[in-house]
Amino acid sequence: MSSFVLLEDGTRFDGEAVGAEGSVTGEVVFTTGMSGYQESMTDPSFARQLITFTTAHVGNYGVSEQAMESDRIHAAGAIMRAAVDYDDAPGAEQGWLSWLKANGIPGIAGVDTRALVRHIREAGSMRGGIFSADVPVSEARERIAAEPSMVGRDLAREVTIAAPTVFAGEGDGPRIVALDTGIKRSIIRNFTSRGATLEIYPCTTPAEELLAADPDGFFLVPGPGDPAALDYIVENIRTLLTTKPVFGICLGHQLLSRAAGLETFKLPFGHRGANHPVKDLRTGRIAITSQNHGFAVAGKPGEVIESELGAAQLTHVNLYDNTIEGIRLLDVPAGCVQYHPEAGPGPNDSLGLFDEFIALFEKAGNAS
Ligand SMILES: NC(=O)CC[C@H](N)C(=O)O
Repeated sequence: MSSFVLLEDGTRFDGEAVGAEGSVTGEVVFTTGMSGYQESMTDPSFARQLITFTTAHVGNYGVSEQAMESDRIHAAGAIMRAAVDYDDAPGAEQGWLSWLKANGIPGIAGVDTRALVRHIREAGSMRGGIFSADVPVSEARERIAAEPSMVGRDLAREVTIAAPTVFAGEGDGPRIVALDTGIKRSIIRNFTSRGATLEIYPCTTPAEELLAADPDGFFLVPGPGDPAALDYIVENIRTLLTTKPVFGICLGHQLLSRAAGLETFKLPFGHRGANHPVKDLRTGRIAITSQNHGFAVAGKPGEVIESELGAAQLTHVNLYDNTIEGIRLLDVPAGCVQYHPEAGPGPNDSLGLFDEFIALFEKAGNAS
């Protein structure tokens, strides 16, 4: 059956319906990773987004439980050049297209994804949809117009855990409290396998309750939506920062930066993929990193600013477009990175950051 992608500016791409039947709207974004399609689809940060895969062939190695980044698919749909349903790869438990279908997620294949990506690179990420061929274009336009813009959208509330949950470490490492704005399993694994215990709280939990848990440190995790819509979390972070070490990844980086008084803004088409070079300006070291974000922190790479939380240094820079990819607070033990050290999916260059976080939390624990 044929189907089509329509963007809010009227641009249309035709293809063939795969996965579940039906139509869906969201923000159309693209990712350049050559593998990790299942991790991306189940990453809560992709909520309400339609992922265009620039890699030419998706589904080659099927899907499996161990590649899940959460308990379900969060992306709204998949846009592909070619897609296969192989389930005979070692480790495959199901075919990619059967899995999309079983989970009610529409996809489209046979799309000229190069043209689509070039269009988004020029015109910016925008709302759009995947529609069955029988949906009139006028109706498709109306459905796209009804989709809220990503700017100003609080999606952390939609994906956060319902009640506090503990993931016990494989050892007696520090106790870390994480505010769940959209955590990934690879982050949980990286802490627990290093002996740390992670206690995850709903993102709406008041600061007093988080402080009452009395952990060795707080962790701010990734998540979907606009960081500027999450002032209730930013206020909590300001309170937490006066007490214990705080580290953050991606949305967590954006929220910690906002707590320090920095602004965030929407990037034209975001950074999504597995090969983004990031330089730590303190050491000159460059890591190839996994990325998945549409917003960024504003500021000059290397700059030290006076913030409400003391001095803050903008320590990391993305070498593709010079945007900020990490900050360190100089007067309190806190810092964050915009990229994904958990590497799910992506390169392992930055895994050592988890050792750094844990060492700091351990030090804080020993001091108290
Ligand atoms: N992976 C993330 O945490 C994404 C953060 C934020 N939603 C953005 O798009 O920039």
